Amino acid sequence: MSLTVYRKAHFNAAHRLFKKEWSDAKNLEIFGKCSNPNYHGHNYELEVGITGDIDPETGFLMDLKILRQIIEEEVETPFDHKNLNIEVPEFKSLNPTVEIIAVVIWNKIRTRIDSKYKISVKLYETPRNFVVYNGH
Ligand SMILES: Nc1nc2c(c(=O)[nH]1)N=C([C@H](O)[C@H](O)COP(=O)(O)OP(=O)(O)OP(=O)(O)O)CN2
Ligand SMILES: [Zn+2]
Repeated sequence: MSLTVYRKAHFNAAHRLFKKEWSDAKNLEIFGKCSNPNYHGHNYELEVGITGDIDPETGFLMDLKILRQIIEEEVETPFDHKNLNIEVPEFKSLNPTVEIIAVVIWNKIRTRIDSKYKISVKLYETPRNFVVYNGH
């Protein structure tokens, strides 16, 4: 019997949508106010889903305490109250759109979860803007 368990988390972070090979004018044209050179912030809301089978012995798919700890170590500690462009190494070379942040989070969590499970990441950048990434 396959099903999915979820853990929610959140972090606050500053960012700027920006491509360094473009001029400020082109960045402004494409990314609008999100390219403000002085940065701006979001309250990101994250949902991580783990899909697999129930262990008949424990009744757990996986222990949600362990998932909570992985999210804390891989996402909350490195991203919360940070400037993503400046302080988070992954975004020195990647534009921190909500799509790309979700892919980065998925890749970080993938390395910590047994390959027998599927992973999904839902990331809200604002209450109305969000993305879902399942690894393909
Ligand atoms: N495909 C994407 N489009 C946009 C992204 C993104 O990451 N991927 N990001 C932004 C901005 O960073 C930000 O998310 C938009 O902020 P804002 O306009 O304030 O947010 P809302 O649309 O939710 O606000 P409204 O009140 O609904 O206008 C832009 N685009
Ligand atoms: Zn933004």
